[in-house]
This record gives sequence, C-alpha cells and structure tokens, in this order.
Amino acid sequence: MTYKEQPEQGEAEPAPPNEPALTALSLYPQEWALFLDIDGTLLDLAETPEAIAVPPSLPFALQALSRQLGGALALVTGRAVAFVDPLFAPFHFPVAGLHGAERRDAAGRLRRALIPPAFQEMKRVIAEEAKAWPGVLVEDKGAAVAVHYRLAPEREADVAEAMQRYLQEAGPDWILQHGKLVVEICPAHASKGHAVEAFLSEAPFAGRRPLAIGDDVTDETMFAVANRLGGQSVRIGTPSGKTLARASIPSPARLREILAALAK
Ligand SMILES: O=P(O)(O)OC[C@H]1O[C@H](O[C@H]2O[C@H](CO)[C@@H](O)[C@H](O)[C@H]2O)[C@H](O)[C@@H](O)[C@@H]1O
Ligand SMILES: [Mg+2]
Repeated sequence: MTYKEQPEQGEAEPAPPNEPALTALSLYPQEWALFLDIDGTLLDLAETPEAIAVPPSLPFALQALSRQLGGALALVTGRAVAFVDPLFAPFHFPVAGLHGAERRDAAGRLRRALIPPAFQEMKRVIAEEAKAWPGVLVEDKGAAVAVHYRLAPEREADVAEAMQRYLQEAGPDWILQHGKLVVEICPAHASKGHAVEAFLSEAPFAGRRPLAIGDDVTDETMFAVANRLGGQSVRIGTPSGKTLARASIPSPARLREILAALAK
C-alpha cells in the first residue's frame, strides 16, 4: 500500500504555535504526554479510507517531538494498528488502534483484539449486502468493521439500519461506533479514554499530564480523561455537536504546522 506524498503548502517557516495547550509541550517537555488521533487530526479527511495522504515530513516531525517528550507520544486511532505503521514509517510509535480495542505499548507489546469465526463470517455477509449500495465502502479492520457512506450519503439510513441489525446478531461483546459518515462495529471494550489511561500507567507516559488531540466523537472519551487528569484537550475543526475539548485548532494542516514548529 503506498500513500500519496502530500508536500505541505509552500516553503514558508510555519507560524509559531499560538495555542497555549501546545506551547506547554515546548516549555515543559518533561511534564507532558501527547496523544494524537490520526484521521481528521494529523491527516486531512479524504473521500475514501485508502485515499489519505501523509505529508513526507510528518513522521519525522512526530519522531522529533517524541524524542523531546522522552518517548511520551502515542497515536490513538480507529484504524487497525497494522494499518498505522506503514503510514508513519520508518517509525513505530506507541499506538492504540480500533478506538482503543488493541494497543502496542512503548515497549512494543501488542495487545490484540480477538476475531471470533462468527465475526469473520458476519463481516463477509456485511460486505455482500453492501454490494447493493453503490458507493458504500466496507472497511475490514480485523476485530472491527466499518461501513462508509461518504460517497453515498443517501444510504445513511440503510447503513445505520443494517449495522444495528448486525450488532444484535454479534451480541454483547460488540458495540456500534458512529463517526464521520461511517458506522462501525467494534469490540465492546474499545475506548480511547481507557487506552490513554493504560498508556499513562506505563513508562514513559506515567506521571505526565495528558494532552489529547482529536476531531471526532470517538475522541471525546480521551478528552474526558485528559481534562480529569489536569491535562489539556484540543478538538480539530468545528465539532458537529457539544465537545469536552477545552481548546481548538482549525485544521489538520494547522496542527501539522504547529507540531513542525515544536519539533524544531
Ligand atoms: O480515530 P481516527 O484516527 O480519526 O480514525 C477514524 C476513522 O478514520 C477513517 O475514516 C474517516 O477517514 C476517512 C479518510 O479520510 C474518510 O474517508 C471517512 O469518511 C472517515 O470516517 C477510517 O477509515 C476508519 O476506520 C476510522 O475509524
Ligand atoms: Mg479522527
């Protein structure tokens, strides 16, 4: 899988961060732990899950920032862990995938989510049913499955009804997770907030104040944890509803500019 390289706009030096929440990272790098969502936060949203573009400088900026933070930088995403590493090669950051249902800690230990045969079969049936809806995309994420209607917004109700039906069939070990023009079935223990708490119980995150940055409803649980633990929570873009985030940054491009300036 290759990702389009998307050079950042222009060669001008990025404007210095004017968001206090992020300025703290450079003032007190030994005090903070950074938790970053991926889609809609580090990366611009794209028409399809595969069409995302990773600016070539981004992995290196994240690695430099991670070094400044003593390694206390983790990715917290709805993507599968296996999908994340190629995006940010050659680096393997600590990462929580499937909205926290799987996690690789800073020591490289991977806690996978189970994929029962019945769930495997259900994903096959979902993909079969989705063929009747041109433009609807089924994303098999291992222990989760996402049905996207970004290219067929008129199918929102059909997708929601079908996924609710499949959730009943899947049983109590699974939950429905809504996102941006997507409905997912994920393991019931998936929680970005719990993933952040787990990272904070381990080196090199323990004892640090969490700064959580995300763009979607699934990030709200990690905003809550950051707020509760005396950290900071930052929402990217304009939320469609209420948010627990206490600060905001207008776009992924502006966040990348700030991270690049901090990583200098
Ligand atoms: O938690 P995140 O890292 O933000 O991941 C959330 C979901 O992101 C992806 O879907 C979203 O981004 C796609 C690419 O920009 C877009 O086409 C789609 O409409 C968005 O919902 C990913 O495909 C999902 O698996 C993630 O859960
Ligand atoms: Mg996101």
